[in-house]
Amino acid sequence: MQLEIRNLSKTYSNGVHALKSVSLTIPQGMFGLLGPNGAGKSSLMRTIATLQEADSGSIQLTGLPEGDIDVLRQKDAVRRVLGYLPQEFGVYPRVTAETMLDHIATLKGLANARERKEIVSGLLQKVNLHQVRNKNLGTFSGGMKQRFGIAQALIGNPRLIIVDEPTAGLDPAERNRFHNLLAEIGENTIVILSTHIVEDVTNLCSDMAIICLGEVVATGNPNDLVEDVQGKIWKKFIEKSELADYRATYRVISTQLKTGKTQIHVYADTQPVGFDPVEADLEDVYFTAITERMEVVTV
Ligand SMILES: Nc1ncnc2c1ncn2[C@@H]1O[C@H](COP(=O)(O)OP(=O)(O)OP(=O)(O)O)[C@@H](O)[C@H]1O
Repeated sequence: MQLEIRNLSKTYSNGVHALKSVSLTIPQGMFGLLGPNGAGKSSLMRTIATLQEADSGSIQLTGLPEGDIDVLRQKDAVRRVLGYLPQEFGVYPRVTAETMLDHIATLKGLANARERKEIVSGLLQKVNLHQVRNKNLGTFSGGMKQRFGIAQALIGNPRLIIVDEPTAGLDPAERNRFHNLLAEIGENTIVILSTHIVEDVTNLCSDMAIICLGEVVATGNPNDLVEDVQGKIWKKFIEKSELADYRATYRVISTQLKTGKTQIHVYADTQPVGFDPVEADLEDVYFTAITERMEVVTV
């Protein structure tokens, strides 16, 4: 099973060209879609989730036992195999977790009450909310709400799961829990994790793409992408006032404050004088890719 996105484009009525001929092949497993704010991630996720139209291009979900699905045309067929956790997941504050989940399961077509009760109970256990199932959703923390969001996305054993920026605003412990939960989702599933947090992708994803200003700027296995920049990233501590000069001379990909001093990473084929080598990581890949398209201010 895989999702094949070909030449997908979208321009909003205000003229913003949010997706520019995006082509991606997304295999089974956890796929990370990484990009800065405004890159077009949500536009792409909403299009795959059948919530908005594209102007041109195609999306095919292939290799399903019941046959291929043309995502842009067969919306009902997509919805039957889709689990979606949107960026802004609104909950009814005065409804309990159990009642809400039961209600969503009914909407998703689970008509048998006893079967539904079992599924809801199983899901609440899976996301570790069973003990608080009778509490109103309005009393839940951000992390609990996100775990509830995953529970509702898992109703009906979806084959395609989309989670849009799920860990923004979560504390490290809740993020960890959320990661573990995502990692447990079945192997016969495509999970697309859209995020601007590089570490989420490092921890979880076997394949990924970086998008920036509506275009795919890198795609592949995270380790391979790191290998591609290995030996080309260099670091140096500088005075903050020198930053503009360094930017003029070198390809500065990121700047970081370390114990009050400014450290820059630059991309160069050979070691620039006065710089030390860096063991590159996915963050270096990310900044190398997006600084080709836009200036990134990190200090
Ligand atoms: N409904 C809309 N009408 C007009 N412009 C929009 C609409 N939705 C998104 N945009 C614009 O399209 C571009 C891509 O936005 P999108 O939300 O897809 O990016 P994103 O990568 O998900 O960003 P973020 O992380 O900030 O949510 C942005 O410039 C955004 O302002």
